[in-house]
Formats: sequence, C-alpha cells, structure tokens
Amino acid sequence: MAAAEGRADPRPAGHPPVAIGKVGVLLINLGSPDAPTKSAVRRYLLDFLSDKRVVEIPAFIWQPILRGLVLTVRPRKTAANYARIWQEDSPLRLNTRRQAEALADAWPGVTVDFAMRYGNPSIPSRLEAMHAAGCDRILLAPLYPQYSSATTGTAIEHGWNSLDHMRWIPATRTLPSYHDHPAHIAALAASVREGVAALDFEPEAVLASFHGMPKRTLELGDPYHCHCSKTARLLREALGWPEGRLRLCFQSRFGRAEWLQPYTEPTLEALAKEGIRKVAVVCPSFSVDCLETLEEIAIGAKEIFEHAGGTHFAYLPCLNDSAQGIEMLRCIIGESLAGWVPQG
Ligand SMILES: C=CC1=C(C)c2cc3[nH]c(cc4nc(cc5[nH]c(cc1n2)c(C)c5CCC(=O)O)C(CCC(=O)O)=C4C)c(C)c3C=C
Ligand SMILES: [Fe+2]
Ligand SMILES: [Fe+2]
Repeated sequence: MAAAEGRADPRPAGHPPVAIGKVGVLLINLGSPDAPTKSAVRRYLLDFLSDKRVVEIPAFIWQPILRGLVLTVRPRKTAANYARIWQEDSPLRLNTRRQAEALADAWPGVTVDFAMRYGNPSIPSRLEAMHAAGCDRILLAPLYPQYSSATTGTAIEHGWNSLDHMRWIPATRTLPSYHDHPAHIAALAASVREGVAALDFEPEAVLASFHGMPKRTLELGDPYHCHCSKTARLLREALGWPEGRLRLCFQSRFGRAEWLQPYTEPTLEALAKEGIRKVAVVCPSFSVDCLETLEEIAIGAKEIFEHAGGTHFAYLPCLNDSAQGIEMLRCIIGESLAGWVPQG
C-alpha cells in the first residue's frame, strides 16, 4: 500500500508480518492422539482430562486421581480401541481435514483451515499461521452442534487465549451452536432417511445417541441437555415419525458420577429384552465419525444389543464431508461471515 502511494515502507527489515485484511475460518474439533499407541494416548488423555471445563473437580483432588489411577489404566484400553478404527490417521482428524478441504473454495479469498482442541494440529499453531497469512478477521468454528462448556466453551476459550499475546489481535467471531438450525436438521433428516432406506431391514426403533455429560452440568446451567433434546425432537418431526420411533439417549459415560440419562447401552439391552430385535443408531452430537461412533457404537453397542437378543443393528454415519453435510456447513458458517464476505 505504502509503495503504491510512493512512500517507503516504514517498517524495519525483518519486521514480523502484519495482517492485510483477509478472513479466516478455523474449523475446530475435539482431537485425537497422534497415534493409536499407549504413550500417545497417555499424552492426549493428560491434556484432555486436565481441562477444567471437561472435568469440573478441583485440581488438587482430580490431578492425583488422573495421574495415579486413570493414566495408569485407561491408555492401554483406549489405544486398543483406537487401533480398531484407525485409518491412515484418526477418523476424527481425517474427516475434519476433509471438511476443511471441501470448504476451501466456498467463499472467495477466505482461508479455511482446521485444528484440534487437544493434540495436533493445535489451535495456536493454526491461528498463528492464519495471522501470518494476513487474516485480520477470524471465525472460530467449533463443530459441535450442541453447546457445552466441555466442548464448544473450551474450544473458544483456548482460541481466544491463543491470540492474546499478539500485538494486533485479529477480530474474532464464534460460530453459534447449530443444534436447531433448519439446515442442520434438514441435513440430518436426509441422512437418516437415506440411511434407513438403504438397510436390508426395517428398524423397529431408531436411537439418537448423544455424547453424555455429567448430570451436574445440567444443574449448573449448561444448555447441552436442552440442545440435545431439541435436536432429537426437531429431527423426529422433520422425519414425520411418531413419538417413540426416535429415542433420545446418552453414550460414553466416564467415571462413577451420574451422567445424563437414559444411557445408550442399557437402553439397547432393555429394547432387546422387550422384544425389539431390529434397531438403527444415529449419533447427532458428532459432526464427524470418530472413536465414539465407530468403535463405541458401531462395534461395541452392536455387540451389546446382539448379546441381549437383538438380531439386526445398523449404525448410521455422521454427516462428515457428505454433500449434504458440506452444504449445511456452507450455510451455517456463511451466516456467521455476514459483513465479512459478500453474501451469496
Ligand atoms: C469427563 C470426561 C468427558 C466429558 C465431559 C466429555 C464430553 C464430551 N466429549 C465429546 C466428544 C468426544 N469425546 C471423545 C472421546 C473421549 N471423551 C472422553 C471423556 C469425556 N468427554 C474420553 C476420556 C475420551 C477418549 C476416549 C476414551 O478414553 O474413552 C471423542 C472422540 C475423539 C477421537 O479421537 O475420535 C469425541 C468426538 C462431546 C461432544 C462431549 C460433550 C458434549
Ligand atoms: Fe468425550
Ligand atoms: Fe467412549
């Protein structure tokens, strides 16, 4: 700019790069270990489970339990679970990368990248790269449809903390929860409708299995439970299904405290015992397939259901980088870019 106006650039040689008016979109998801090994999983779990928004127990009580008990026992089992579903990378990272690639040309001149809250690529490293590339406006987009402090909250907090040392802090926006966004419900409904139609059996019940949270977080005011209930209701209405055909439940319980109920695995056992032999499960709290869907549900929950007498079990995949999933992201992210990019 200075050169165009005929003046010398006043910055000394070697001056750090300065923002030059670009917009960046950072897709954020939870993160995975670097490899499906015990040592990599231990590092990942230490980072993840030390987050005060994930485990809300005072550090002087929790840290000795985490380091003395959880991290001596859990990494071996969790690494074995990851090994079962690992592709050329963790499915969560792979699917998130594919979403970012599919959105690369969605808005002319906008840089789209992705980061993981725990592990790599880290949020600070990708925000530094955006800053260096000249982004002075950045949308932090945690890809969790339902808000919870343990997921969306910590991703935003970490994003902001990663920028706070900068001299010229970029303007930031955050993607609102999209649990009830019509584009999200329409994409989910289309994927469930198509998924069920492609089965070689007619499910007698479909479970909408959301990641669980400690029940206490609901009492503390976390909107997650309400958001999940609303997603499930709107999805059922969009499908035109009667009450009871789509059942809300919560998976992935961790620790001994009570979590949101009903729990997914006991629900499947109870259904089998009631004589419901054919089910399908969809996981609407995950924007991409990951350990919790591909291992815990598609493998583990299937075994539990069949062991209890079920005969037919189908797992319906997440939206991932499907055409309808990308169209939905284009729509909800596009809304958050209003005023920053021309609206199409
Ligand atoms: C107190 C513990 C946990 C809370 C609270 C929690 C909330 C929560 N998590 C997700 C999404 C994912 N969780 C995943 C794995 C995972 N989650 C926990 C614990 C809590 N999650 C653990 C210990 C693990 C690791 C695996 C294990 O050891 O069991 C994943 C998968 C990551 C992957 O690499 O594939 C996702 C995704 C949500 C949405 C949520 C609250 C709303
Ligand atoms: Fe989790
Ligand atoms: Fe799990």
